Amino acid sequence: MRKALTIAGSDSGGGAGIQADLKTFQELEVYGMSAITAVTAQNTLGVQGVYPMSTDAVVQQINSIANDIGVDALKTGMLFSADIIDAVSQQITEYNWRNIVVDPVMIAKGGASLLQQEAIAALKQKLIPLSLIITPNIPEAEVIIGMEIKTKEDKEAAAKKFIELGAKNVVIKGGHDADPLETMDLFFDGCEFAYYSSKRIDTQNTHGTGCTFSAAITAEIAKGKKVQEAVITAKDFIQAAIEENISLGNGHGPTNHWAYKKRILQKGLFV
Ligand SMILES: Nc1ncnc2c1ncn2[C@@H]1O[C@H](COP(=O)(O)OP(=O)(O)O)[C@@H](O)[C@H]1O
Ligand SMILES: Cc1ncc(COP(=O)(O)OP(=O)(O)O)c(N)n1
Repeated sequence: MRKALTIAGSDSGGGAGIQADLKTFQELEVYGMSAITAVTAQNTLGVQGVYPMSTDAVVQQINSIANDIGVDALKTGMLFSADIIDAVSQQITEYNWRNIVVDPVMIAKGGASLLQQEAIAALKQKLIPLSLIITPNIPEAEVIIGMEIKTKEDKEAAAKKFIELGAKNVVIKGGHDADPLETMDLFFDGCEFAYYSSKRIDTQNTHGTGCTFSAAITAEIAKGKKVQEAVITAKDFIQAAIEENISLGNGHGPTNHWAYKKRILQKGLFV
């Protein structure tokens, strides 16, 4: 069984964070493990509280996994502080892990900060250079690269800057694109650009889309897929999950992690 680790925050509402990651790992048939960086009190309306773990607690969780079970691929989500980013980057280097998916989570949908301002430098200097792929949304890419992203050309220029920062591949996600009809994710491997577009689903139930997308990439990489193929599967996974979104609570409901596998099983194609 292939094994995937998420180093991320807990979302009590179950739509984003480690809960979304572990559900995605399960649906894609990899064994899921977690190192929790922070506990959030959260629901479909927003984040009501953020309770960071100590850096020691994060380090120990990762050591426990590394020293016994092992990791085929890992993703990072909400890392909250520069200290946690420094420690996690050091462990990735010590354990010589290569299949690293960095989802540079900064702000939750309701506006709550999930990454301290002073941690952005550590993200750029320590973690991004270790990433096999980084998956920013447009606002995250704008903050990290320091430029406005409005056009296709802007997206391509920003993607090049991520490669200059040391990422081996990048996807700039299109959920925040202005286009009301489609979402366009840009993939760049340092050589060629590829666009993966899909019909934009008109729903407010998009809580956890970024987490789910990066977790699906991680699962596919853990199973041995090439990065670009993993991105293509992740795009199909998130599209199905948004199309069959779940109306829960009174705000932004979650996506449906069962949808992709259900469709594949219906076609008799799951591998
Ligand atoms: N309304 C939507 N319809 C279809 N796909 C979407 C929609 N919103 C986001 N996506 C897709 O979900 C994935 C996550 O994107 P995004 O929402 O930009 O990330 P984040 O949750 O980090 O802000 C991307 O593949 C994006 O294209
Ligand atoms: C604990 C936790 N981690 C990450 C996020 C952000 O998730 P994301 O997939 O970007 O979805 P939205 O917050 O935009 O719905 C989170 N909210 N909580």
